[in-house]
Amino acid sequence: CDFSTMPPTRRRCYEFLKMTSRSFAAVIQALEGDLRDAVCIFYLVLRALDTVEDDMTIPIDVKVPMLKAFYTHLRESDWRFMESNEKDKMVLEEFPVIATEFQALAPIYQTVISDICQQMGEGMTIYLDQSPDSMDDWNEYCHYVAGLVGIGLSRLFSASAMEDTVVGEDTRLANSMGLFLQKTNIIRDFLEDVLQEREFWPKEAWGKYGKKMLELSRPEKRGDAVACLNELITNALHHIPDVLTYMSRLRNQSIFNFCAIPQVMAVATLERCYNNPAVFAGVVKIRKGEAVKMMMEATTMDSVKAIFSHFTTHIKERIPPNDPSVVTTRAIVDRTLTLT
Ligand SMILES: O=C(O)CO[C@@H](C(=O)O)[C@@H](OCCCCCc1ccc2ccccc2c1)C(=O)NCCCCCc1ccc2ccccc2c1
Ligand SMILES: [Mg+2]
Ligand SMILES: [Mg+2]
Repeated sequence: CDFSTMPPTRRRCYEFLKMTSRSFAAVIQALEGDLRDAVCIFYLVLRALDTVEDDMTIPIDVKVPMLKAFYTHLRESDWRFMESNEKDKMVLEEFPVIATEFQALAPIYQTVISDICQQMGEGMTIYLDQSPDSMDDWNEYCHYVAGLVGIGLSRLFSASAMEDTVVGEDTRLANSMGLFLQKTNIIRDFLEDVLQEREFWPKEAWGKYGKKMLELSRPEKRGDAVACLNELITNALHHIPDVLTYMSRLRNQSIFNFCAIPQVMAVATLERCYNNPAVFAGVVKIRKGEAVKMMMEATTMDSVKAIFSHFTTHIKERIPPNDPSVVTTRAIVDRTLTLT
């Protein structure tokens, strides 16, 4: 995009995008037409909302009304929040810049972004003082923080007429796009989150092995921890059929790349984490070279299927015969291999 002719507030928004997201900045900037600005602002608005959610120094009686009312600040010109201690606090301190660019978007884009922001803020308040208990709670939390992003993005794609209306209407598939990414993040970030006393793993999974999620990080619990890890990875793998169906409907190349790259990074991350005790000792990241190679390749449905098949096969080869989830893991892996 040509930054020299851009209004200063829009240029500042792209600076925020690059500063707050290594993984999404490049694929968002590669989007075509008026979708690029709409998705950039959509990202910054939700990153600002998530920065409030994540900031544990904001008292809960301040945070709840703030999350519920957040969408109303999109239509103000002077709202900002200066008391955040989060890494991305700049998007809250300079929120008027984001609100100005939000108000310059086409009305249909504003409606989608405001609607998703309102639903996400409301949903986040449910889980501020409680962790997901059941697997259904886990799906609900991930729906609020990521499923809604997929649903909103899909509505933006259809509204831009760059994709068919079915993309924006099929909320189940759009929701799965978000759940696959968010569940992968939650699985990967076990140690980082639990050390900040944030329990995003569902208690239905870890409660079999201890009273607190943190117990899974104890060396003597390594076997139980890996069994729990494999159970959650198996659960996340169940979103793959919906992810593949969703992507097979896309027709615009820049939108396909934008959607495919985070998904192939996620399946590669799940494969690296599967049956891997290193998850409990630090953050398991895929190697930069491997990531770049996949980003270059993930541009057609056939190559995306080949990447999913590659990593699913690697998981299948490593299923421990006595793992508690072995039957379910084998079933979803075999089903995925028939689809790819
Ligand atoms: O604080 C952090 O650094 C990580 O925060 C995580 C957390 O707090 O759980 C967590 O925060 C979630 C709440 C804010 C979501 C912000 C977001 C992310 C990506 C976007 C991409 C395009 C447009 C808008 C977007 C909005 C987080 O960032 N998780 C990463 C996965 C989120 C996936 C969102 C998503 C969903 C469906 C998609 C479909 C297609 C392409 C990209 C997609 C991206
Ligand atoms: Mg966050
Ligand atoms: Mg968060």
